[in-house]
Amino acid sequence: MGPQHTFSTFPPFPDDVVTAPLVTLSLAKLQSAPAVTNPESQALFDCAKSLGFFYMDMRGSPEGETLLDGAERLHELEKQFFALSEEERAVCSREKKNDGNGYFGWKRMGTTVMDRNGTIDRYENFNLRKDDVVGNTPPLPEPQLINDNMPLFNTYVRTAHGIIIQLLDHLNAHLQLPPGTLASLHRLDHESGDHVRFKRSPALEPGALHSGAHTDFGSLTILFNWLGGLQLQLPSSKEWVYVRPVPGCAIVNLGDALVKFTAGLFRSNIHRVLSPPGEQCKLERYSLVYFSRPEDSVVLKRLQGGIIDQQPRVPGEDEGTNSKEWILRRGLANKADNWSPDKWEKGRGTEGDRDP
Ligand SMILES: O=C(O)CCC(=O)C(=O)O
Ligand SMILES: [Fe+2]
Repeated sequence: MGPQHTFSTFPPFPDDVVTAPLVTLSLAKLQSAPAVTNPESQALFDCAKSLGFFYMDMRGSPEGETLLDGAERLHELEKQFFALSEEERAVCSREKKNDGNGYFGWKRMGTTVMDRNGTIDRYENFNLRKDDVVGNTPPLPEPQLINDNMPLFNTYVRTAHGIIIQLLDHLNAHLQLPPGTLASLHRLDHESGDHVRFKRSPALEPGALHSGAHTDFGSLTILFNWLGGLQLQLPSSKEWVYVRPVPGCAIVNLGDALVKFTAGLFRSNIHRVLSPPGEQCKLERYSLVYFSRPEDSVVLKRLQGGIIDQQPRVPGEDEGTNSKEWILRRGLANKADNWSPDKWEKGRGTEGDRDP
């Protein structure tokens, strides 16, 4: 069976909805030649500066095939995870971790707000931190199902992280930064907010908002989803368009940290999730995400050197927030308890006046 064979088991993504014009980059091609002589690498750099979202075809690359295989297995596992009893999921509930101030573990549906009006979310998720998986930190309590599958998580985390470092190295070269600058801020064996996310929404009415408009906080995100519903907002027209899931490909996007490191040269685009379009609407929707973030102590500000030095100054760019503080600020500001519009504004990312 080919990569992501389970696609064929779902009703097709409809042909009559407007979709995002995402470029497809091939991981195998990126791996085939150094950045400067590699057209695929130039295309990656162009995507980073323009839309900040692209498809990454994983087929034909050993690491890519490993990731696809892991994604299918984790897709099955996430269904099992969300089918666990409330009591079993509660072992890792976010309220129990760090006195409720943690960002890892299980988040129940309806516990965060999605917009400045205080609209309640319609998804649950489970965040498993990279540091627990690779052994940098004493693991947080997890249900047996999760612990039993640590070898699978381990392969997935190491593979996703490895691919991300390769992408960062390409971007590093085009930014003309000293070799290894971006990679040195994302070391596997140093604590960071990197995590694997399981995400589930029940079948809801057509057009229902599942998760609100946001940018990702970190560096690069590798997303797999099997049903449509993800939308991004086109920078020029502000139109919301669907991202069609494509077998064999991940959806990769840039987060706020790369915007800050490059003083706004790169883009972290706003996206949201609605009910899947067409017939797919009748199904529960799952997604699987790997979020990479700079190491916890890294200050999110412009890097010195290369072509970043030519970037104009952006208001507020020198606030000196480190990666861990940034994640907690953004990740916890939308909790539904004690929520206020003021807290919401403080939790905003690089959206600024792009926010709808
Ligand atoms: O569910 C999806 O397809 C997108 C999820 C997402 O954007 C996120 O978790 O940050
Ligand atoms: Fe996202």
